[in-house]
Amino acid sequence: MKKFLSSAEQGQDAQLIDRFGRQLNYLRVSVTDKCDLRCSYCMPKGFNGFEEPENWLSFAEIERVVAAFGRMGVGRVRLTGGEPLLRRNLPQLVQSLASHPEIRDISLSTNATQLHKHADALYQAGVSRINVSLDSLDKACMENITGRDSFASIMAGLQAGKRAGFKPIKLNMVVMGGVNEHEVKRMAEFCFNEGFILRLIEAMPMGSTGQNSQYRDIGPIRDELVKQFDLVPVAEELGGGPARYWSSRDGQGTIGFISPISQHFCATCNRVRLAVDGTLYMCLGQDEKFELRPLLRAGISDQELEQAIREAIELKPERHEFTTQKHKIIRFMSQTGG
Ligand SMILES: Nc1nc2c(ncn2[C@@H]2O[C@H](COP(=O)(O)OP(=O)(O)OP(=O)(O)O)[C@@H](O)[C@H]2O)c(=O)[nH]1
Ligand SMILES: C[S@@+](CC[C@H](N)C(=O)[O-])C[C@H]1O[C@@H](n2cnc3c(N)ncnc32)[C@H](O)[C@@H]1O
Ligand code: SF4
Ligand code: SF4
Repeated sequence: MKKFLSSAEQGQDAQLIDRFGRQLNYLRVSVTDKCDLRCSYCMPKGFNGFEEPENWLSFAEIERVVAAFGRMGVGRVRLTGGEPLLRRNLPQLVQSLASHPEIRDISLSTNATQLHKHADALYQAGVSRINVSLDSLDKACMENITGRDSFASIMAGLQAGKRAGFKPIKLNMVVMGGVNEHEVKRMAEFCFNEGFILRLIEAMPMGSTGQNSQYRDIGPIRDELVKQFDLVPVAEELGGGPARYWSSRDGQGTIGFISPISQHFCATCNRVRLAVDGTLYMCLGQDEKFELRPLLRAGISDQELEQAIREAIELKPERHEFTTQKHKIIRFMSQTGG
């Protein structure tokens, strides 16, 4: 290992900056690779995640890694999965992360099927905002996409999320040709009425599922929505992610556009991902990774952990290559949490 100074010794210089000058301030933490749904673009039927519980990072191990990132300027943490609400006692983890003052934003990505049971506890523990996957308002279409009769439980989860106080609540819709693209306008109206922020996402070719995901360029869809809802671009930051936001001039609603394929945002990438087995993935669309679990279980010090993370960040690639087809990503999205 190269010799690094600890973050305390480095002061301001402790921040994590990669080889391309990008400052990292966002860590996505996957707390399980299991899920109760099988979204057609994400997780294949008959597959239930790779990792056995003994290979999962414990809450204490996750907290150590998050705290190390926090000392190096990473103040945003998003909990994800698989489906994060399948991980038992998640509010305990949230509470421990929230006790670190550097961690100023704790958010959650969920399919919301179990949210009605956990919304209040998660909010009380310190999750302030949530992003919920919802690809359709049609019960049969949702069953087709998610592989299960999931619509009613998701709706109940969304209402529980509202009551609990999460703000904002963003709805993530992966737009798929011939599947749900005709529902975009209806979904926008639903979100405007309910006070949710709609986000339209281009499907990425991750694993066999993502490769067959009926990708649609959301550019023309955005142009249509701009006319339909009289949208103007929003300058204000509405999270830490790659969405570009537009709001209706009357202030009634906001739509975010996430276009990793047609207009990628890698030049401003600010994040890495911690998988449930302790692997740090440097990029959603590349294979560079760094294994933290063996180091954590070998008893490394906090300073050595920071050094290891800095070495990992040196591996972060410039961008994905989803469109060049030079290299296919065989991981499913559920392994890294989106
Ligand atoms: N290519 C690429 N896509 C990303 C990246 N981050 C998020 N996405 C896509 O955006 C989707 C939505 O992400 P969310 O989990 O809702 O989080 P977010 O939009 O980054 O979060 P906030 O802006 O903080 O609310 C993901 O499922 C991915 O499809 C990224 O770094 N690279
Ligand atoms: C992997 S899920 C994990 C969290 C939670 N289960 C959920 O669905 O929100 C996180 C996000 O990844 C997105 N996603 C999954 N597969 C994708 C793909 N192939 N392309 C683009 N986004 C994808 C989902 O739409 C979801 O918003
Ligand atoms: S997108 Fe989320 S809910 Fe759907 S299969 Fe993937 S992990 Fe599960
Ligand atoms: S594809 Fe990789 S480099 Fe591009 S924004 Fe996503 S994680 Fe960052």
